[in-house]
Amino acid sequence: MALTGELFVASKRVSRDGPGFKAVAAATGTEIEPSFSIATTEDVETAAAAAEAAFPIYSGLPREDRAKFLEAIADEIEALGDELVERAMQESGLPQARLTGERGRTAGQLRLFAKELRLGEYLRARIDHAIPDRAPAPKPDLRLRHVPLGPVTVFGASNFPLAFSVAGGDTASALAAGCPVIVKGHSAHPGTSELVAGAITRAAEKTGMPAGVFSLINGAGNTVGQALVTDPRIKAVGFTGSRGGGTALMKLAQNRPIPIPVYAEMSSINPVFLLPGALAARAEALGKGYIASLTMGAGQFCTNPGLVLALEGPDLDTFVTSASDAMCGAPSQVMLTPGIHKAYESGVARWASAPALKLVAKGQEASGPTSGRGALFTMTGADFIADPSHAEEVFGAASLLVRCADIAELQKVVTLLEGQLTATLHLAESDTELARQLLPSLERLAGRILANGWPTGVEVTDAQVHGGPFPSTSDGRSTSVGTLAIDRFLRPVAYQDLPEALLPAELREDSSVPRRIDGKPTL
Ligand SMILES: NC(=O)C1=CN([C@@H]2O[C@H](COP(=O)(O)OP(=O)(O)OC[C@H]3O[C@@H](n4cnc5c(N)ncnc54)[C@H](O)[C@@H]3O)[C@@H](O)[C@H]2O)C=CC1
Ligand SMILES: O=C(O)CCC(=O)C(=O)O
Repeated sequence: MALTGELFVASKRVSRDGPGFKAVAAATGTEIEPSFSIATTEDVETAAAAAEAAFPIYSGLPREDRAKFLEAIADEIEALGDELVERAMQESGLPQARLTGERGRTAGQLRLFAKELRLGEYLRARIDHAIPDRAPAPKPDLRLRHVPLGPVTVFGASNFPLAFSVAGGDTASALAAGCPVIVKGHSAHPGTSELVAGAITRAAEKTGMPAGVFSLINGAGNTVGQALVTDPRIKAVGFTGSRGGGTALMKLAQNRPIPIPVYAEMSSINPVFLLPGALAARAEALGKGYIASLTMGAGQFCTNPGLVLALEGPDLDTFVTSASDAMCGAPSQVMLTPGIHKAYESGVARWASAPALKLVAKGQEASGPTSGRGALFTMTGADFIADPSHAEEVFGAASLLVRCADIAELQKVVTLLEGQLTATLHLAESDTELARQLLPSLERLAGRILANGWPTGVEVTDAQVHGGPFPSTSDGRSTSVGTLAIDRFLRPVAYQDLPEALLPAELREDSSVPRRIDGKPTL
């Protein structure tokens, strides 16, 4: 399928004259064909108006129809075959196996949300029957369900061109909730975005969805994104990217005459705690596992282990030696964009010039102009406490090991950390008591707590939380991965004393969706 460089405005392909932009091959930094249209103000207006018009139709469809739409998107993405993976490889520099896996995850999460729709539990329906003869006052009939917010804008992420982009988790959960979606495509992978947008549009046609259910808008710079976030018809925003970008969008959304929620996933360094029993038992293996997780995908995961905390001692020395050896053997890897590569290099240079930090190992020499070379630094707990700013995310395969003098110092370091997506404990049975002491602080710190694993690679399931306190996300009460992600795009409505004929199907007496009725769950 030849790429055309067109936008998808209300499911229609649209081409714009005037200066466009081209994708840049991640490995070489050179431009690749074709040129992509930049959306005009009119395109944003058309997409927003169509999304607004589609909302009552789309949100009012039976859940089964929306489930079929999501499944059709998954089928159409798979039907794109190798072309999708090949274009994504060229644009992102990510390897084939990773992108093939990401395509599977993208299709899988669309199908998971289809299942969620059929189950209906996400509506959290509740019925409290009336008690007309209750004294001193009668009790009304009250019924509750969750309804979609309205049109949603999704910002595609650079680091997951499929699973967190045009048909990624934010789009899947918003469409499942009943919200039309306007995607602001990431300029790092416009060809990949066009292919996926074509798949969504075909799925919408085949399943009879209203045209405004989906648009893909591209723009160079921030103008198009800002226009979408401030458009009064947009009711929520999903974003994965930089802290600067996420907080700018949060401010814009808050300053609207009618503010809206922004669900932004931003920076996280994912502290890993090596407890003494685990270090004594397997320091060498832990060193290898750490570098494998850190360097995966050139370290361009928001879940990558950017900070390690452990107690001083010979076992920690063994760990550092093993990690350093593994790092020295780690090949450099192409990074997503020249800009992300440059930001990584300057982050590593900042750490290298900080007197409190010591560079203990570097990965192999860069093999190309945009290849990132891994880097491992250490510092003492005392120095970290004196200046916790070193914990700022360096996006890429660089990590900082903090060597703490004792448990009190380690616990002090924890209190100085910002909100995180994950916190990981490596522990042996002898560490149980220390782990128990740490757990309350970790619950305050992070959205996911792991034992004896590595944080990269987020399983898409019902019980997943990919979120966490600020700045890992803008709203730690939510997740962007797993079926609970649908909650971000819903709000509760209670119906008091409505006649049965006016009630939504899920709140009528005969509905089979799981509900809580008069205090008793029917699940
Ligand atoms: N923690 C994480 O998961 C990730 C972090 N990053 C960080 O972001 C840096 C840059 O990477 P990008 O992916 O390009 O992220 P970015 O935040 O610069 O851009 C993401 C998207 O948001 C838009 N955007 C950014 N600032 C905006 C503003 N003020 N107004 C309107 N729209 C705006 C961009 O046009 C783009 O579509 C990386 O070097 C890395 O530090 C990037 C990807 C994932
Ligand atoms: O580790 C993963 O699978 C997801 C990571 C992620 O959400 C990100 O890097 O933006």
